[in-house]
Amino acid sequence: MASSQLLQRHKSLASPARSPQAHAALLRPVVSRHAPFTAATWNNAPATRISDRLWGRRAELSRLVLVRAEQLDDGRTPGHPYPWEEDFDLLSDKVKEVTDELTKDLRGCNIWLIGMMGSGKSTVGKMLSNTLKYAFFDTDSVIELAHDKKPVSQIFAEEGQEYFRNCESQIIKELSPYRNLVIATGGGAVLRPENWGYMHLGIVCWLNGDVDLLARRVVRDGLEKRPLLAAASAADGGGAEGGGALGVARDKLAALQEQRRRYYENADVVVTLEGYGKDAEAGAPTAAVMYRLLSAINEKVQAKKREQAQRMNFTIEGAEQLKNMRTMESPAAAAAAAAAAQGEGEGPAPTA
Ligand SMILES: Nc1ncnc2c1ncn2[C@@H]1O[C@H](COP(=O)(O)OP(=O)(O)O)[C@@H](O)[C@H]1O
Ligand SMILES: O=C(O)C1=C[C@@H](OP(=O)(O)O)[C@@H](O)[C@H](O)C1
Repeated sequence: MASSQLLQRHKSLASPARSPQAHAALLRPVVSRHAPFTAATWNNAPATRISDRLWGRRAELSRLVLVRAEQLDDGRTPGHPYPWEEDFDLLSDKVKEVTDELTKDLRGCNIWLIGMMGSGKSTVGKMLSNTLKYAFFDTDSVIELAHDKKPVSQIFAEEGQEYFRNCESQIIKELSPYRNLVIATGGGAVLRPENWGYMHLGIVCWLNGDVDLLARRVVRDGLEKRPLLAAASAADGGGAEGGGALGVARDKLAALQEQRRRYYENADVVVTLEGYGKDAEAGAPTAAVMYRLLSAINEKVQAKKREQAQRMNFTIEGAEQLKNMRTMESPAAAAAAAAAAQGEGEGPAPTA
């Protein structure tokens, strides 16, 4: 039923002048406390006489219909570039479809996630690894585990950034020969060229987000977890000057992103974190980001497959003659064999 018809029905229901009988005729479906009220409930339910008790609940029922009508009318964002992201069932179907195609051709190739702090590398990486049935590694967590679970911020404070970057490079190097891995790197892993040599053995994916979005996320997480931001915040007196913690985080992230953009741009795949409609502020939901990632990786893999097929599609000049070729002994070998045979027939050589 079209939303406008639903809305029309709602308006009729809400009319106080109607008798219980007339009202019952209008209210076709049984509205159950247990079953969720959906358009299918409305369309498929058998005609049922509404009891007087339900008549007393008409205001509540009318509200239910109105809520549904509003969802249909306003729930979808006009001009949404990825409209399936607003329909969970459709999104799940699309995830399954692309995963099936991708897993056939990915052949265990590692997926490296790069991007600024707060871009969701760890969060989306875990989901991606579950979907692809890959193992998941987060380089920050591996470093922490290797240091008796000392947080990254403490390692930065006690050992310095250079030491941390050495640990990061070591882990990237050690993980790269394995297969079937999703690896979330730290935001600064892109800075060292040697890391790229290892990451490019797999597919490198950049989660590209706007600094305002990233700042909101890292502030919500607590700046103390990210030493580069905590240092900027401390230098600013904890965000006392200017726009508070959010302003400090935003400025620092903007400066870092500016420096790092040329490195991030080396990624094989770029996925935007932009959200639309109700997600404009929070960014695309994790399931949507994961689908964007899967489909971008799949596009890359399928393009590579086509390129390889194209390269195999060559003809060998004179290939027809190959079919009629046969092997022949060389004349010299034939003569040697004949001489040997003759020698054998003459019996043993006389002894002196
Ligand atoms: N798509 C998303 N929508 C909303 N919040 C997200 C999304 N992705 C990540 N987050 C949240 O943002 C914060 C940073 O995510 P995280 O995965 O730790 O980023 P990174 O590993 O890139 O630093 C976390 O609090 C996480 O829950
Ligand atoms: O951008 C960076 O230089 C850093 C990002 C952090 O990882 P996340 O990107 O997972 O926050 C962590 O590696 C360290 O604090 C340094």
